Amino acid sequence: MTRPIIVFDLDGTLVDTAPDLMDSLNHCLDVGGLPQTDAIGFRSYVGFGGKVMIERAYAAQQRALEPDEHDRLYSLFMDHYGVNIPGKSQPYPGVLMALDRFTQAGFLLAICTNKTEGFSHKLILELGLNTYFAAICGQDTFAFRKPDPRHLTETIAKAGGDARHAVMIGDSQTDIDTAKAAGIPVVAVDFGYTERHVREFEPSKVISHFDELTLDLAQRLIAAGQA
Ligand SMILES: O=C(O)COP(=O)(O)O
Ligand SMILES: [Mg+2]
Repeated sequence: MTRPIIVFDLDGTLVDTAPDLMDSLNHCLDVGGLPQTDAIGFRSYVGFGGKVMIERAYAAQQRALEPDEHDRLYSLFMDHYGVNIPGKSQPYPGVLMALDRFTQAGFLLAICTNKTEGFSHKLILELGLNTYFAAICGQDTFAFRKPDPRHLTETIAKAGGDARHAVMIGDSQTDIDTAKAAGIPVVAVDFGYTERHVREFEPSKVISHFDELTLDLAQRLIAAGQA
């Protein structure tokens, strides 16, 4: 029998990493002599990995980056963020129970994130969540990344799942666009990192707590996707 699969985004969905990502981004702004960002700015920079985040944070302060400077700042960011993992980052309320619920029901679980694969593994390991996931695929796992739907479909394949029996859970337009392009139902959490409310991107369902991610909801979305 095909095991259904739930694929989670990481930053802003499974784990609240904003305090640590912001610390590292602010370190990079500091180095360039720029003022620190706040939580609102951060939400408009995150979603496509650290390199894009730095570029956007600099651009927001009218500073274009030469490739060399951009590379140097990115490497500073990676060093600063990497040594600190897991830092202050915590799974969102209800995550552990949801992972247990779906594991016990026979679902496969996986992560599809635009964080690097190495940092994602480290974070999940440090938080004690590594045993739950059949695959953790980052921005550098394949030759493509979200919103390219192949990042999601290849994550599912790597986990041993089937895209026709899958649901994506995410916090951003990137996640919703990716899942839609792959023809996979998508549940959006409304507590993550997005400039505009996730409902505007028309996911299959919006939830405000992981307790709302029930077996019944996942099964219904998968069944509707197959209709
Ligand atoms: O780190 C980012 O920019 C985005 O990461 P995510 O895909 O896990 O949300
Ligand atoms: Mg996210």
